[in-house]
Amino acid sequence: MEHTASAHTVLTLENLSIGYTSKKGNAIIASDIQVTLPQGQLVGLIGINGAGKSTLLRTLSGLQNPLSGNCILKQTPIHSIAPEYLAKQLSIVLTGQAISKNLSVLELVSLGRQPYTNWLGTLTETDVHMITEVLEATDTAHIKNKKCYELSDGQLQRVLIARALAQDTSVMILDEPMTHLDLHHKAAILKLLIKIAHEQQKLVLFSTHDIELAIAHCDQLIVLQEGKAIINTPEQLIQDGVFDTLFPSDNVKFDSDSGRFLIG
Ligand SMILES: Nc1ncnc2c1ncn2[C@@H]1O[C@H](COP(=O)(O)OP(=O)(O)OP(=O)(O)O)[C@@H](O)[C@H]1O
Repeated sequence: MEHTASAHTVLTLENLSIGYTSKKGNAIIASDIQVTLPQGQLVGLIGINGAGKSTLLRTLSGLQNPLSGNCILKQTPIHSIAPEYLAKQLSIVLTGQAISKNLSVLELVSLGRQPYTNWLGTLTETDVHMITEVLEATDTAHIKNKKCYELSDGQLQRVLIARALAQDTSVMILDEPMTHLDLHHKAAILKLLIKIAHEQQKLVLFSTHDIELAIAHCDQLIVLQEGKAIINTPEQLIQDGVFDTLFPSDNVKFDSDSGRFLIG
């Protein structure tokens, strides 16, 4: 697999180390991360609990500083991009994201257009059209007048995805976007993310514990394991035996023929 940047590269992680700094020193969660991600792909991020998925997504969203190395968006290190410009390039759906739940769904999703509106937040026809589209795409149009505090976890999750879609960025980053969703909405959101990546040529990067779904539907997977990141197509990762060692084998075994994990 080629990891050098090409004309289609939108995100590059260069010698990246991620983790936390405290008075006791650096706690490195993963290091030597070398990844180039092209536009037009759905990329899944997988790894066991505590592997560092959220830490990586927060770092490459610019919300947390790398311990060393760089996250480069197009040509520019993310940590040096002004927030108002970054908001037009990269949207984020994080778990436990702070939002004002007193807003209605429509108001919250409209905020996704903020990077494009004037300082009064006046919506143009294009903005309104876009908001209508993303409400429909995420199956949230029928709850648009509800307050966010009235929503179920799954509804709120879809509303947050709608807001990120309304931002219309070339990179979309989502931390476990399907966690609270029932099977119907899980499939619908996955299909939507595939469509956004492939038809609109965006890079959609999401973390998930639904590894089987990720294997079946992602163009590439980043696997975080024992402080290192491996990136490749699902087929190649299966061939390389990466999933065989993802979980301790006494509980879970990977069946490479079916692409499924068996409990036993
Ligand atoms: N604010 C923090 N300060 C110090 N260490 C942290 C902090 N947040 C997370 N960690 C540690 O970083 C490691 C990676 O956590 P992270 O949340 O990134 O993992 P994850 O792969 O997203 O896990 P999960 O699948 O459980 O959501 C864990 O060991 C965690 O304890």
